[in-house]
Amino acid sequence: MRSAKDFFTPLAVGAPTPLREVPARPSRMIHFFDPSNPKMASKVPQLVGSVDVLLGNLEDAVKAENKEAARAGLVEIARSTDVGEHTQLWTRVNSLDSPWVLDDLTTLVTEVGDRLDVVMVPKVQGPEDIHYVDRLLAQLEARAGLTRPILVHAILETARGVANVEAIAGASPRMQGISLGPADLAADRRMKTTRVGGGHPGYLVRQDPVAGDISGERATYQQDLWHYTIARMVDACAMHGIFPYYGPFGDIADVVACEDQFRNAFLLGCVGTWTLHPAQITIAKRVFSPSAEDVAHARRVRAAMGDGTGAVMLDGKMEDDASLKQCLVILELADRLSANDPELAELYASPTTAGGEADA
Ligand SMILES: CC(C)(COP(=O)(O)OP(=O)(O)OC[C@H]1O[C@@H](n2cnc3c(N)ncnc32)[C@H](O)[C@@H]1OP(=O)(O)O)[C@@H](O)C(=O)NCCC(=O)NCCSC(=O)C[C@H](O)C(=O)O
Ligand SMILES: [Mg+2]
Repeated sequence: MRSAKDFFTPLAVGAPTPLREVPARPSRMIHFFDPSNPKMASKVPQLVGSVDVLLGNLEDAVKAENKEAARAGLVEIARSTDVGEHTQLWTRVNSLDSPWVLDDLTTLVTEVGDRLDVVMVPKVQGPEDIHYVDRLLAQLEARAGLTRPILVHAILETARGVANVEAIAGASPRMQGISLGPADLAADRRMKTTRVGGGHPGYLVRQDPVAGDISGERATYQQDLWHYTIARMVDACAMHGIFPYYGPFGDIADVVACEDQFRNAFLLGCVGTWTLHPAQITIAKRVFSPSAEDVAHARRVRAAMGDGTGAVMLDGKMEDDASLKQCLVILELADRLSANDPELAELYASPTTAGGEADA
């Protein structure tokens, strides 16, 4: 373990100084594309500005014979696309035990490191994986003469990774966040599912027998397979001041269940999700931006709470310091999102939303 005093010292001579705070830039949707797929790659310029994060995926879902084309394609896209102020460019590199990752990191940092915000690392097992990437990135940044550190995002997709999630979250000042990787995690845990994220109709609880009749009609309630892991991930991220994300929802056609899964993650504390298809972008934007009603309510609570101490009644409910703090989370997010998005700024400033403060 590094001494606390050394934690913010660059890991290579000439590498940029590590950040003390992870920038809280909007990242409601991390939009995946395969840079070796010409049709998908051609969509990148039109996605700029409509997604918070564009992620050039080099790992799973890119065929083995296309790995080098994907890497080269991402270099080309990074060089030729101005992603502007409001969209970030990330990549997901191949796993640390693969034959491709060393070239992924070396090529990308050397060629387009100044354009990359975050490197997503799959199948992270423990803090030792982050330490390896941390040192290598520092060496490559120094060689490339970068002045801004590239941040690291881990995917939680092994049982060992979940067991080590707190140590992973705190492994380096480069840690930006963690996503759930439900498909690989399910396989690693030997779960008996065959899907990419989402629920399963067999994972349920059943109502008790009515009047002892076990053959009678009984309601069943589907449960969330991912609740435990997302909750652990959210706590680990909050503890270390980094950001948690839901991951992929593979049933592209089922936009309703996708929205439910995203919303569960949002309510539990996640700041965003992956989008695998253009159809999921508007869902992520809707879910991970607070509603006008929530913003209006949060403003009313803030106004009613005055100096923030004591307790008040609002609409028949008790509000105090703790509910005010939750409302401030919503308001801070609304302010951050509206700074980039005039439509949201207008929505949150509309008479019903803004007028809430006066009603308190
Ligand atoms: C899922 C897909 C394979 C579907 O592709 P396709 O069959 O081409 O869909 P459509 O015909 O509906 O597409 C309509 C048009 O949109 C373009 N398109 C599709 N996807 C994207 C995209 N992600 N970005 C930009 N543009 C996209 C198509 O080219 C069509 O264009 P046109 O014909 O000109 O109208 C495909 O969406 C896809 O491959 N998505 C990405 C999948 C991916 O990245 N998977 C990896 C992440 S999930 C994972 O790794 C699991 C995780 O790690 C875990 O363990 O849980
Ligand atoms: Mg995976």
